[in-house]
Amino acid sequence: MSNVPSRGAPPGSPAGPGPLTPPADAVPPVRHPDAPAPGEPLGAHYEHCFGCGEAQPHGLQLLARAGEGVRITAEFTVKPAHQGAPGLAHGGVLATALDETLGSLNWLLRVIAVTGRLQTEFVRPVPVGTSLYLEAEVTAVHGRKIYCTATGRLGGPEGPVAVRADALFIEVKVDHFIDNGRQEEIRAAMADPDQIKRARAFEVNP
Ligand SMILES: CCCCCCCC/C=C\CCCCCCCC(=O)SCCNC(=O)CCNC(=O)[C@H](O)C(C)(C)COP(=O)(O)OP(=O)(O)OC[C@H]1O[C@@H](n2cnc3c(N)ncnc32)[C@H](O)[C@@H]1OP(=O)(O)O
Repeated sequence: MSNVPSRGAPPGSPAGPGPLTPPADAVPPVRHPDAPAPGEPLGAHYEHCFGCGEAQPHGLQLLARAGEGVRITAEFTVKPAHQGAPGLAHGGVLATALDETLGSLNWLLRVIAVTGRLQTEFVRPVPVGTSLYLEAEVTAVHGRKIYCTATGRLGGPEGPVAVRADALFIEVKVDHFIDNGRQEEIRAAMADPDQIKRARAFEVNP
């Protein structure tokens, strides 16, 4: 059918613990010494990012802040452009908010990583106008695999949990983007000194 390799049993399957459970020899994550201080906003990693870019009018424009340890907090306000059912956020948009928040954790490790797996749980509907408050943390690292988890609450840190996710990110080199991205955007990113500066912050060679 396809040549995509199988990555083992699905999460929670009777065949085993599943790919979102760190292996026994996984290690705790280490916050990079130059990671932004707790409370500091991270800023967008790319201005056209649908999750965090300020140049995406219909995007989430999610704002993430460094937390203590290898933790992140983030906020985004659900806009009318994010509806699935009338007056309610689309589940895919909420998955994007979780994915973006989890992806931001890699700033604290100072690695570039992409989502390999994202398991979402939708606990409560999220109305348009809600400010969704997200918290995420890296739980373990195994080679290039980064295990992490997130929750999203309605209205603020004390609000009821509306969404949750467990995820596996895979560390990649900057070549991942150069080799796979459309040339038009890659060329523009490479010509943008701010983008290069952000890429350097990850200690990569643009
Ligand atoms: C000039 C330009 C400047 C650019 C600067 C850029 C800076 C930007 C900064 C930050 C950007 C971050 C953007 C965040 C956006 C939010 C997050 C997203 O939405 S990301 C988009 C969605 N995700 C993808 O598009 C991935 C698509 N998938 C892939 O490309 C590959 O499958 C990839 C890279 C994930 C893995 O491929 P392999 O060939 O590199 O890795 P293998 O060697 O197969 O795996 C390594 C280990 O990981 C496990 N693994 C890999 N994928 C897995 C999976 N899906 N499930 C379970 N395990 C997996 C494998 O079993 C292996 O484990 P064992 O080391 O043997 O223990």
